[in-house]
Amino acid sequence: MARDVEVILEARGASFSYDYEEVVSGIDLTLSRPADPVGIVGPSGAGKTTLLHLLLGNRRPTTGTVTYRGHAVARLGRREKKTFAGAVRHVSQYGVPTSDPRLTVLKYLSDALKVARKAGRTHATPIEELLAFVALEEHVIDRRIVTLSGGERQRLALAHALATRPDVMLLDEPLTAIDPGLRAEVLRRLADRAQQMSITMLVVSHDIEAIDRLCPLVHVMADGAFVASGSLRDILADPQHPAVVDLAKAAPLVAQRLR
Ligand SMILES: Nc1ncnc2c1ncn2[C@@H]1O[C@H](COP(=O)(O)OP(=O)(O)OP(=O)(O)O)[C@@H](O)[C@H]1O
Repeated sequence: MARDVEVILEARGASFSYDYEEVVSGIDLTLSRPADPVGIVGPSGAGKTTLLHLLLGNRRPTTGTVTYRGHAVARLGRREKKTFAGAVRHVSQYGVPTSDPRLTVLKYLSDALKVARKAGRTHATPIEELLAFVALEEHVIDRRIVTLSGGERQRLALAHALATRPDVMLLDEPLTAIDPGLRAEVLRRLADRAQQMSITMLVVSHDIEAIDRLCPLVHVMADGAFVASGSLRDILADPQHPAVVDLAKAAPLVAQRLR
């Protein structure tokens, strides 16, 4: 039987200005569940991170709306905010907290599983399995987080987000600190697991190769707006916007393969 598709997060005509300069312009974006991963690519300064801040409610749209299950994200009450924080997880390139030098991987992930269980987001994924999904070896379990490398911390952040079993994961350049070969593998494992758990991923990245492998739907963002949307193959086959032309130049091998 087909499963119902729920709309989780939605931007409608969402715009945002810093000091009167519009950096996000009229974005329409729907993140439903279940759904395939959605990718956003675009040049530096295009507004990708600012858009994520709007989706997370860290910024309020200057015009337009961002809603979580139909409610304006920027106006959620205290209790709703707690639910929202469990349902919509943000993972940035900066990874995990390092302010507590004694915090171990085990404690960090066990706490996440506890929080998920308390919030009714139950699942029985052992910590060893969570680590395996992000290609971290089991022996890191007793390590203190501060002793992990940058790439290991980034992968731990992804494992932590998985542990909380959100509805949506917003990933902003989640794996910049690991080499491209492993990056594609980690994202693939993560995407498989996310699909099994019915977690929808929005991935912002400059890594066209990874986005291509992962996301059937990609938005190219430039000057605050989506200037092309569709499969990367279709977008690159008919570059209408200079940002798409630049994209094809920046990733010639991907462009060639998709042609
Ligand atoms: N706090 C801020 N105050 C003023 N301007 C800002 C602020 N944060 C970002 N901007 C500007 O908004 C624009 C969009 O920035 P944003 O970080 O969203 O782009 P991006 O597409 O994520 O870039 P990158 O790929 O380099 O991370 C840029 O011109 C940036 O300089």
